[in-house]
Order: sequence, then C-alpha cells, then structure tokens
Amino acid sequence: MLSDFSHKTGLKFHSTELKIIWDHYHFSYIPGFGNECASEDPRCPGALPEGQNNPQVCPYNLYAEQLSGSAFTCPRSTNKRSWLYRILPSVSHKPFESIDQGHITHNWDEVDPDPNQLRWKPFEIPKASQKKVDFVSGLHTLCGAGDIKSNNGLAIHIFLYLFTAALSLLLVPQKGKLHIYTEFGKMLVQPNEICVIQRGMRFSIDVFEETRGYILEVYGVHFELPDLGPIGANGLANPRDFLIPVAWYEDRQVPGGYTVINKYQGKLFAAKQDVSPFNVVAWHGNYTPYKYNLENFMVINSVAFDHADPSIFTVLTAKSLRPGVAIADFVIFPPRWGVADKTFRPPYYHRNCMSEFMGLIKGHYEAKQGGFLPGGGSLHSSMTPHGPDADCFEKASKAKLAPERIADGTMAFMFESSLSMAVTKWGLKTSNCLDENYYKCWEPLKSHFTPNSRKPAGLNGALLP
Ligand SMILES: O=C(O)Cc1cc(O)ccc1O
Ligand SMILES: [Fe+2]
Repeated sequence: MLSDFSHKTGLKFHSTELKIIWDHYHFSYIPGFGNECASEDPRCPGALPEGQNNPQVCPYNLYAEQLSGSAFTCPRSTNKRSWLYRILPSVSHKPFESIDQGHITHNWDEVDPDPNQLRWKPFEIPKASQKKVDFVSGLHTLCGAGDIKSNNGLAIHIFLYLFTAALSLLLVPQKGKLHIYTEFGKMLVQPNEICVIQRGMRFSIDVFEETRGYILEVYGVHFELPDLGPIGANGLANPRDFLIPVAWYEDRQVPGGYTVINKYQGKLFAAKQDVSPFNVVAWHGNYTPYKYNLENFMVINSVAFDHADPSIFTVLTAKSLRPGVAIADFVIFPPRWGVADKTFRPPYYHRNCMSEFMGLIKGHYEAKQGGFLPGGGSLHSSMTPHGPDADCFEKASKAKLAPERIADGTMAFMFESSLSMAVTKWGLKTSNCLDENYYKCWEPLKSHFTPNSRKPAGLNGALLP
C-alpha cells in the first residue's frame, strides 16, 4: 500500500549498538487481518480514552489524532481509520521542502515502451567503499503505471542499501532483516516475511547488513485478502497469521532532530521536527501496519491433473473497480507437493493481458533453473509471451510423474497487475543489471511435431518419438 509519508528519524543508534538492543527486544504483535484493534504501551495503562474518541482532555494529557485510510463515507466493510493518542500531533513540524529525488520516479514516459521479455540479474547493493545510502536514497523505481495524482496505478521499486535509515509500502525483503519503527509500534521483518505499511503511516527502517528487497506501491487502494470462493472459509493466507505491532512510544525531543520525509504526489519533501514521530502512547482502529510470514501460506493445488492458474497462490490483492481485476496481486510460489498425473507440471507457456513482475527471495524458480536469481527480477508485460526455458520443457515433458516436492527451500513471487507497466531509465540502463541474453533461454526450443503420428502422448507424459 502506498504511503505518502515516510520519515527519517534522528535516532542516534549505531548499527552494532542498535543490533544488541533489538536482539533483546521482545517484539509483540496482535494477530489478525483488518480487525478493530486497541493497544496501549504498558508504561501508560489507561491511555486509551474510555467510551469516546475525543475527550476534552485525553488521559495522560495526550493529543487525539485520527488517521483516515478511506473516505469518511466509505461503506462500513471498506472503511478504515485509526485513532492515535500521542505526545504531540503530527502537525508539529516545520514546513516541508523539496529534497533530492534520488532514483525515485513516477514518470512512465522516460523510455519508449518495450514489449520484450525483460530479466534483471540480482540488483547490485552498493559497495561499502561507495557512498553510504539510506533507505530513501537506496530506493530505485524499476517500473510502474498509472497516475499518482488520481490515485490509480502502481510502482515497483527495488531497495538497495547498506546502512541505517528510513522511508515507506508492501515490502518484500530479500536480504537482510528490517527493524521497522512505526507510529503503531515496532516490527522485525526478515526475508520470507512481508510487511505492509499503509498510506499516511510514518515509519523508519534500520538495517544492519547488506540489504535488498522489493516494494510494491499501489496508489489509492488497500491490500485485502482475496475471496476464497469454493475453497471455503479457510486457506491461502489465513487472517490470524497477520501480525500488527503493539503500541510503543518514545518521549524524546531533540531540537530539529527529526526529519520527516513526505512522498507527496510522487515527489519527496522533508520537514524537520523536534519531537520523535514515534510518540503514540495508545491507539485503536482497523487501519494499521502489519506483517506476514510467507511460510504460513496454506497452499492449494491440483491433486488430479492439469496446472492450476497461479491465482491460487494469491496472498494479498489490491482491487481495481472492475470485479475480479486487480491493480496488483501479490502472489507467491511456495514449497509444495506436485502430484498431478498426465500433466506438464511447470508453468505453461502463455500470454497474459495482465503484467507479471517476478522476483526471487531464495532458491530457484521452477520454470527457470538458471538466470533468474535471488535478488533479480523479470517483467513479462501485457501479452508478452513467456514460459519455461527449453531445459525445463525437455525435462518436465519426460519426467516420471511421481509425487515430488516442488520448490523446497525456494520462494518466488509475482506482482501481477492489470496495468501495462513502463520500465524506467534506471531499470533499462543505469542499474546495469538488465540481462541482455534473457531471450536466449527459449532459443533451444525445438519442434517435436509429428504430423504422421496420431498416437497420443505416451503414458507418463513421454514425448512422442
Ligand atoms: O510466468 C510465470 O512464471 C508465472 C506463472 C506461473 C504459473 O504457474 C502459471 C502462470 C504464470 O504466469
Ligand atoms: Fe506468467
């Protein structure tokens, strides 16, 4: 989810110091997805006002502030807001001023459209000898579509950084753990977990090692759990496995010590403030950040024959106004059993009206044994043909179809969008990671056509002679 706000704090920890503090810190979370929750920092019992949102004077003389994630008038089922009880309201800041935009862009006309299959080698993390980057300067926009001002579209960013810092969205860390401070509390997010920081929520991220990951930013919509249809009441990502941080505050004021970075209409602005943005003593509501461990995904798959569409692996969806059509789905390819009989089990060859951006957190992807590496990516735009590489096709066409583990130790994912995404200049050129040879993985595909044989494929899927 797009957050138009982010911030950079003046927290004065050094990475090793902070590591020790965090390793000993007990992270607490509230389980559930989209529920109405309430949380108080245990140092201030009774900080949540009783029976009303706006007492004339709040307990502990806190300020009440509402954060609205939906229009006031949205139907109850989609209405999202939280009430924050804080030491000072968010408005306590100096004016925002434009800052260096780094590698972030929402200009989808930087380069001409390219309908080819695109693949990137692992995006390079800056070397220690190079200038230190923080979370903001380490963000690089790879592709996207739509218009941020009309709240319709998406952007995919890569984050690459070395050291402590800050900013905001659906975060998919691939390397290095993230210690995330939010107005609602703290979260520890490790590779194979994801985290959503929703629009308007202020946060800061600390890292301790080389860190890399993917960000899906969607404009104007929220991530939801997909409907389950005939699957029934349980399955895929279960609501109880989503974790919301509990209230935590710091009572710190440092003159000009905190910088809040505001991503407003796609541009970065910064404002100084004296008070820590993490000054929320208690909160209640249904609009919060959350995290989810991908290991908890309950995988559903074909148990008879044929390859089910990857929509069965949808973790979260950000819906468009057209029924069944997403601005973006977050889909994973988790470890599972493959048992389908008389079936070509890997992904099929296809052209899709949706755009498919794929990334790899660990292991290797079933349709591409080489070339698609952890920390890299691929983009198959609207109607761009793709599918297994030649090697995968040959092997899977001849494989004996016993039950087998697929993708053990692996986690690939897809950001799938109904928008036709444009790639940025950084994506195509500056990153230097574009794999010019990607198309060659399909070149060895050869015809197996046997027009004179009407025999069906042999048992166990053996190719016709
Ligand atoms: O292109 C891909 O690898 C993703 C994908 C996987 C699958 O099993 C079916 C369709 C699909 O787009
Ligand atoms: Fe695909």
